[in-house]
Amino acid sequence: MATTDAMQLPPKLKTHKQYTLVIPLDLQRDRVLLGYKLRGFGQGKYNGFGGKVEQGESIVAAAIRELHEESGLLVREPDMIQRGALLLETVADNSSPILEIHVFTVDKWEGTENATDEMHPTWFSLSESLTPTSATPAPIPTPNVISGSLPSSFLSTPPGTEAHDLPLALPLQPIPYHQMWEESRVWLPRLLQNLMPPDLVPQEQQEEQQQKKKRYFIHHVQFIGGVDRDVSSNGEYSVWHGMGERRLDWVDELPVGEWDSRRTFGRYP
Ligand SMILES: Nc1ncnc2c1[nH]c(=O)n2[C@H]1C[C@H](O)[C@@H](COP(=O)(O)OP(=O)(O)OP(=O)(O)O)O1
Repeated sequence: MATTDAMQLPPKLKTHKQYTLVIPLDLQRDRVLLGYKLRGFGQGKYNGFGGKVEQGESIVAAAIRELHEESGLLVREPDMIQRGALLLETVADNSSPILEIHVFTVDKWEGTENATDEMHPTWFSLSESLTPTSATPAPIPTPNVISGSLPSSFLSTPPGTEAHDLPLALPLQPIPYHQMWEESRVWLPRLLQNLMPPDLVPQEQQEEQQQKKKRYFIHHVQFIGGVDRDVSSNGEYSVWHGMGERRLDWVDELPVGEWDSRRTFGRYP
């Protein structure tokens, strides 16, 4: 559906539930940090770090808190850079709220990434992740990582070599988009492309990159339920799965905290 068609949509009378999602970027070392969810909602997926905005909490404060709880990284508020928002709507029922997920990147923090019993932080190559591929699956962290030892899937250790003898500068894998929430493979590569110098962006994406000089993205997805049509296997059923209509737009102003049941999607700035 073209963006102009999206603007004709009728008002949505659904409530919004606010979430945050933070993606740490280490531009100097060309890497991006994601967490592998070891338990709870989203278990078995890689994602940025985030969660629900609690009552009375600002979106940015929630983003800082969740990032710290899940990764150990501590970021000061001025160093949080909002990049956009996801609006995830299930059309499987009329009562579920729209998930309004505020996406930030950070490139300055204190502390180092730590595994918790909920999330296992893992670095991926930034420049190798500008297009979603269904490349080799990323290793699945197991709880033994939490106690400090690397699982064998992380390193192939030459015979006679202990894991701790190996240099740490192993080539990083591309982001495993097919081990993330379905909508990530739409917005995340586009966001990363937007942050890269143009000469590093693949030729076929350069024209699109030129068009989106605007500051924020808004990605609206209507989930139809069932298995994502882009995934041929390993799909799992949830009302939040199965991407239907989706739109991604770049805007100069993000109506942070202003969306509620009275706003229409047709009023995207
Ligand atoms: N498609 C989809 N559905 C649900 N959540 C997400 C997506 N895509 C996403 O990127 N996300 C994000 C949004 C949040 O960052 C997390 C979900 O947060 P959740 O674990 O429910 O919130 P917490 O506050 O951490 O919950 P508790 O575990 O503490 O109850 O995924």
